[in-house]
This record gives sequence, C-alpha cells and structure tokens, in this order.
Amino acid sequence: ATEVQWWHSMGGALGEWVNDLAKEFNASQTEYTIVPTFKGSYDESMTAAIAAFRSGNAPHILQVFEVGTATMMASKGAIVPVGKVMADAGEKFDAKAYVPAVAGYYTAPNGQMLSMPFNSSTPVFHYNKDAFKAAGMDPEKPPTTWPEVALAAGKLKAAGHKCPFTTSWISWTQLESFSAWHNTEFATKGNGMRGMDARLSFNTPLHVRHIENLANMAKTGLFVYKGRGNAADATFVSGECAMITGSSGLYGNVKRNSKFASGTSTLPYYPDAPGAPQNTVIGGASLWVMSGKKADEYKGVAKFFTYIGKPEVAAASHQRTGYLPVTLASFKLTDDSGYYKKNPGTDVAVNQMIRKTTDKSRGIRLGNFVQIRTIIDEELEGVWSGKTAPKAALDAAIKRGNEQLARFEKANKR
Ligand SMILES: O=P(O)(O)OC[C@H](O)CO
Repeated sequence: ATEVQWWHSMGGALGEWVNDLAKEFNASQTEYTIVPTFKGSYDESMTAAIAAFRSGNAPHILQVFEVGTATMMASKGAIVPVGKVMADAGEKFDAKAYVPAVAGYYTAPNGQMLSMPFNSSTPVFHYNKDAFKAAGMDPEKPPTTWPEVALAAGKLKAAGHKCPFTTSWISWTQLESFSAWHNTEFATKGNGMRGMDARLSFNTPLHVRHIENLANMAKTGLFVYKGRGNAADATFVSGECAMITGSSGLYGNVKRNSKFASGTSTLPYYPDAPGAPQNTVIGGASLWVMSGKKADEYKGVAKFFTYIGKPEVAAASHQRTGYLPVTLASFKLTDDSGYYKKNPGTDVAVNQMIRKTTDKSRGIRLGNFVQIRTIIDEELEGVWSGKTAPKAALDAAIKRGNEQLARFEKANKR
C-alpha cells in the first residue's frame, strides 16, 4: 500500500484518538496506509516540518495549530490547498459543509479554503465538582464571571486547596479569547483577518484590569501559573488544580484519566463590560498538505480527508475529544442523538462559537504569531513572579509583538 505520513501533536488520550482514526481508515481499504507520528508540541512539530521541508523530507500531512495559520498561508510553495488536493483526486469537497466559524478561519482572503478542518477547539472553563463540594459550594453552580471565579478560588483555598485556579494557553484564554468574549480587539484590522498591517491592541483598560486581577490572585495563591502551552492541563486532570480555563479538547482527557466528577462551563467575563459575553475564538489545529509529493500519495491524503469528514466519523471525534464538531452534519447528528442533553457541558464550546460574531470577534490571524505568543508568555511571566506591573508587561508585549508583525508584513509584501 502507498504510505502517507501524518505528523501531529496529539498526546495522551488525544494521541490514542489520532491513532484510532488512522487504524480505522487503514482497515477500511487496502490501497493506502496512513502513518501517524507524534512530533511533540504544536510549536515543535511546526519547526520540525519547516526543517524537513527544506531538506525534502516533509510529511504529506502536517497538523498545525491555529497560531501557525498565517505563516502556513504565506508559505505558498510549501503547501497545496486542500481544495486542490481533493479536486485532483476526484474526491468531493464542499467548504460549505463545514461550520462557518471553522471554514472561515481557514479560508484565505481570496476566498480559497487552504487547510482541512480537523480538531477545532475554543477555550472553556473546566472545574472539579468534588473539590467544589468539599469547599462547601454547589457543584452544579460554576462561577460565570471573573469576580465569581475569585470568590470560588477563595473558598477552595480556605478549604485547603493548593491550586484553586490555573490556565493553559495563557495568551489564547486570557488575552485572545478574552478580547473576543468582551467584543474588544486583540489586534487591529479585525484581529489581522483583514490584512497584514494589523497591530496588537491588548492594552486597553479592560485588558489591564484583567491582568491586574490575575496578578492579585497570583499573589494571594488563588491563581497558580503552571507554565506555557497546555502544561497546566495535566494539573487539572490530576486533581492538583480545581479550576482551569483551557481547551474544550481537554474534555476527553479529563473524562478518561481523572478520578473526580468534572464540569464544563462558559469562559468567565466581566459583567459590567459592555458587549460581554460575545463569542469565543477558534483554537486547536487543522491539517495542511505539504507540496512535492506524488499524485498517488495525494490521492491517499484525499481519501483519508473524505473519511475523517464523514458525518459519523466527525461526530464520533467531537464526542470523544471535546473538540468542536467541524461539519454541520456532525453537529446535527450529535444533537439529534440527544448527546448534549445526556452529557451536560459538552455543548458549551459549540454555544460559545455559534453566537453572532463581530468584526472584533470573528477570529485572530496574525503573522509570526508563534513568536508573538512566546513574547506574551515571557512578559506575563514577569507579572506572575511579581517583577513587572501588568500595564508595563502588556505594553512591552505589544511593542515587541508589533516588531514581529512589521517583519512579517515586510517579508510577505507582494
Ligand atoms: O489544545 P488545543 O488543541 O485546543 O489548542 C489550543 C490552542 O488553540 C493552541 O493555540
């Protein structure tokens, strides 16, 4: 059979899911073999693929997080648009079959959808119901606002909890989605969706207030910073931290590996902020097809994409992982089956994403975003350790981040 290499960043329960998808597809036919390989974190697999591409050893399929989208879109010679892969292979592909927020994010300004939607997520609030009970709180009443999160964290701490609240993907949850959720721009030009001349704008009074709030919570032990990327996920799954803002895709891992009852609720907001809550932005990753491969291999890629997009396969993926249903049919199938009613909290991510979007909340797509995220991590770490004042950290992150945006704009000017 013809081999198709697929590099991904799905660890733990998610890695098992990816392996199962490949296994099931491989068993369904005899011509192609999908070979999934875990290549480390999203950052690491992207770096590895860029190096491999330069030496002619890129995989056929690369899973890239949303943060790498603008970079991939600009790497014209390195990728093949998913629509072309499907058309060349004679596979049916209709961008309209995908949930608008998902399809729109992976569609270039010229209207062409460039990558295959796969594991789209959005940030939500997960909490440990057992810990809530132990602290004398109603486990069915999660906090929905930031003042309520601080109150709940105080009760958890008083009950002896060492890590009341933590977060994964701090820029994504506390600045990017935080902005959209409050209908405030994270960056100008519709968060970069309207052009490469966008510049960062996350130092408004609302942003400063929020980071100050988190800094105070950190000082009093209510918020415990657990590191970059999704490092904090494991501390929630183990029960060490009782509340977390993180990916909806953490659901499957919690369900499979944690020993406590958990709940999922909406991302907290400031009730006095006008426009909140609006909607949250897309995260997770999509599948990019790399250039320079044989026609037969692309055919295998196309057949695999058709397979994972089938309503029943996409619905099963959504229900197993907590990632969003990426096609309209997979959402309908899940809804009609009564799944959301039977599994409270699993509809939170969907509901946050299907709300009406505005120019300020549609999505965030910026060049050199991988580097910008690192800059934000660095500057905010100064806040959590008490070295930098919140406003100064946000200003510095914007200044340094804007240099990255200007560099990207210059390098990609036609
Ligand atoms: O944990 P994921 O896969 O939902 O990804 C979260 C963020 O979007 C990464 O940038």
